[in-house]
Amino acid sequence: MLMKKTIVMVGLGLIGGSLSLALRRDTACFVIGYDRDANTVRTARRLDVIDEMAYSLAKSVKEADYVIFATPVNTTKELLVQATKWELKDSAVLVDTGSTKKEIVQLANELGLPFIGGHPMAGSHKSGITAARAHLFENAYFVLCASHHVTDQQLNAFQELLGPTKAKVIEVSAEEHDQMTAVVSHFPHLIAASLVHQLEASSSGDLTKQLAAGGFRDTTRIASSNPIMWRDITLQNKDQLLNQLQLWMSEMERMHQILVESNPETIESYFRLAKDQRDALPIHSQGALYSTFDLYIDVPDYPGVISEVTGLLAKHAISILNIRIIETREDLYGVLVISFQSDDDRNRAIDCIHAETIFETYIA
Ligand SMILES: NC(=O)c1ccc[n+]([C@@H]2O[C@H](COP(=O)([O-])OP(=O)(O)OC[C@H]3O[C@@H](n4cnc5c(N)ncnc54)[C@H](O)[C@@H]3O)[C@@H](O)[C@H]2O)c1
Ligand SMILES: O=C(O)C(=O)C[C@]1(C(=O)O)C=C[C@@H](O)C=C1
Repeated sequence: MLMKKTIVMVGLGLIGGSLSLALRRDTACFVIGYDRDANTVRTARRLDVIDEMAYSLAKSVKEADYVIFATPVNTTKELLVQATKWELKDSAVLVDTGSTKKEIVQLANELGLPFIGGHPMAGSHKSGITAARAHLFENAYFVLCASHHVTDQQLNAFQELLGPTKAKVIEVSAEEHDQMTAVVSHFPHLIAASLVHQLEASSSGDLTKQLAAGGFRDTTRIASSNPIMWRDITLQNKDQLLNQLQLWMSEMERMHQILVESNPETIESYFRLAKDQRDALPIHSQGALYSTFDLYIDVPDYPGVISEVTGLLAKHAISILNIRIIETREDLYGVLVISFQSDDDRNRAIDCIHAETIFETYIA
């Protein structure tokens, strides 16, 4: 019989909660949850995110096969120092989920800990246990960075453990990781936050903010993320961020020139090249290029039709991310677009809509 693996999850927010839910899809995992906020631990148990609550971290880790830190990255460094005093099993492995890797892996090396740096490239601007979802990591990259004190066998075993997350596991060095994430995740966050500050500085009244529609909202969504998490990321990846900022200032200088020259062809080609390059980026279901799973439903235009569809999905416990109508003309069919977080949810929605209504569905 397969031995159950005991996992102590430290930090039960968006990532710790989601990882616990995902790993517990595999019945061979038993998750003991710990958070510095006792209410969060109770909520995690009540929502069945964890199997058991940890009252004392130092005691719970004695039983652990894996201790996973899903805490802000500077807190993770403090916890690694504490971990040197823990009584761990000989075979126990420590892992983290932090957005930066270089300083954390370096510290684990210095402390001689059996550590694997981990970073699921999926997330959200939401934080906390109530935002946790089992399918958060599906199809997303899960980056691993080995430390000096783990064996290939331990690395492979952890990759296997991640199976139920349905993430794509890749291994890179901690330095490469921080360089790449600075470009596609950390620096964009600085830009999003700075655009929000620029709006504040440029708008004299509420009307400008009212006009902030799709474009502004899309480009600044991530500015709503947890400031403590981003404070720590910025501090740990400062050097790479300074490089990116330098490049950004040169790019803005180029943009300034283009505007001053006002040559329509140059302006068009600047945007065309950006469009072509953006359109050619690989699309993942999660991560830096977050895309949802949309389902189009032709519905007749009568009152209550939307609640009929959403009620049906609720009855089958299928969560929806977003809902919108893209076309409504009187006496004609409207098109209801419902976004789901996974392909699985969308397929279940198609099945129940077809079984219980006469509405046509299609995927664009
Ligand atoms: N949010 C994202 O999109 C995302 C994606 C990938 C990785 N990450 C990384 O994952 C980690 C967790 O991020 P999150 O989004 O889940 O944050 P979160 O704010 O949702 O959760 C963090 C949790 O850690 C707890 N915590 C803080 N200090 C603690 C301590 N000393 N001991 C125990 N618990 C403590 C908090 O109470 C909170 O419940 C961070 O390192 C972050 O960089 C975040
Ligand atoms: O989608 C979002 O809200 C995110 O910010 C997720 C995102 C990212 O930049 O892609 C943010 C930080 C994490 O380390 C990993 C993922």
